Amino acid sequence: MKVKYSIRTSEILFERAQESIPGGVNSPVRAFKSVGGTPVFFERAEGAYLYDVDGNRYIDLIASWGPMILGHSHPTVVEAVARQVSVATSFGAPTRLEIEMAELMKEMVPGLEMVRMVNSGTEACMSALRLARGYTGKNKFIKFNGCYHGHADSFLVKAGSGVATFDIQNVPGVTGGTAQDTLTAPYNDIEAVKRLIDQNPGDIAAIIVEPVAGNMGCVPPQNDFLKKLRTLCDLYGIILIFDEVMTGFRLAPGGAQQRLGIQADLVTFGKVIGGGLPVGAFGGKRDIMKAIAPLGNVYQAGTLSGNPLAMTAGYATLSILNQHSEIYSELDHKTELLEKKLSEALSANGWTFVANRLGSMLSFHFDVDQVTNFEQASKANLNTFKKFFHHMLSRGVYLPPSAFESYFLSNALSNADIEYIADMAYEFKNIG
Ligand SMILES: Cc1ncc(COP(=O)(O)O)c(C=O)c1O
Ligand SMILES: N[C@H](C=O)CCC(=O)O
Repeated sequence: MKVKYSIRTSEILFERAQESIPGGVNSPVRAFKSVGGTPVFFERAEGAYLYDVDGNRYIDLIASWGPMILGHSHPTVVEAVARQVSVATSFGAPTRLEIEMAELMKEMVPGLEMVRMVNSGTEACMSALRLARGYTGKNKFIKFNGCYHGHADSFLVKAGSGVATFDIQNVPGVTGGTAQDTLTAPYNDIEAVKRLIDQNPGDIAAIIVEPVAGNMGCVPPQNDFLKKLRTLCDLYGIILIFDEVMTGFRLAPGGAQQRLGIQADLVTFGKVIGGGLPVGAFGGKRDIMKAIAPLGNVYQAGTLSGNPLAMTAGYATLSILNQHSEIYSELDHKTELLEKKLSEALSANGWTFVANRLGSMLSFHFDVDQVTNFEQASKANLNTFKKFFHHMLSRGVYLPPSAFESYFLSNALSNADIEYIADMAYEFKNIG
């Protein structure tokens, strides 16, 4: 007899969590607030699967928002971390591991001449922006609507991810003084960028962009958008920052820069470089990076930066990716297959949608014709998204609990998993 899907223990834990943790979660999107229902509480993960506290198994299509590209509990990563735990967990002083990590990143990423390790993607982007401002002596920067660069004050203007999910127009606590230096343009709209540059002559330190946006669903760049940004930056002495927190080491060994053939001045990283532990990094041209303290006066620091455990997990993960670059074509192939199978299932049931994909980043927006920017993404049918999310969840498929997020595949996903996901999507009927 088929056992009914139950998340009773998650429900009990969620009640309890809300007493001590705001919203019961340590990062807002996890709370399922925009899709409704109770967030699932997990206790174990292996390969492509997550196991919740009620014993339900899910095929994971988030991979911890990107980091677990090799799948959960990869034996090489687990073994390396276990070994390091017994040696030392933190020194707050330099280690050989940090050099090895920096050298490996430089080997993999085109144009990366120097790199500084931090603890999260937020820190990486915040520090890269400060560096761009310190180096150029200018204050303003351009970001794109629906892009998310972490939760530092300057970036929370027209941001994607949770800010878009909860439709927060103005984040309380971000002062007008700070927000006025954040200029925004629609993604993929080079004319809007030119206008901002014209309106703020000599004032723009940086343009920061997700080279493939993943925080409004997945939105790839179009019409040479990145190449044109590069040209404008060169013309006006603006630092081009690629936020590769999602795309770094995911779209290619050298990230979006390598895959799309455009080089930024500064690049930020997170997610995959930590192999599941909290890590971020920023780096780029030596000349710019030399402005960072202690070489220069652009101050940036961290008690746990370059932490030995995090470096070990990251190094083990990057080494595997570096030595087995076939992983990237396998991942692409799996994601393409998933896109095809899900699209067939949804179309067969009369749903209309846009599937956007680049490499192993994928998303579906319902009831829109195209999604090339946030303005279009925000017109998608969120109600259908919610129903699809819960339909799949109750059948053991864990999708991002927000329409403004991307799916991330891990290479542990099998063809049988993809078939199962498609079968479950076929059961998602459009009954008007
Ligand atoms: C593109 C991008 N930049 C920056 C961040 C911030 O990273 P973190 O959550 O590690 O602070 C994220 C995700 O959260 C992201 O997707
Ligand atoms: N979009 C965010 C990162 O990729 C989602 C993760 C989070 O902020 O909790």
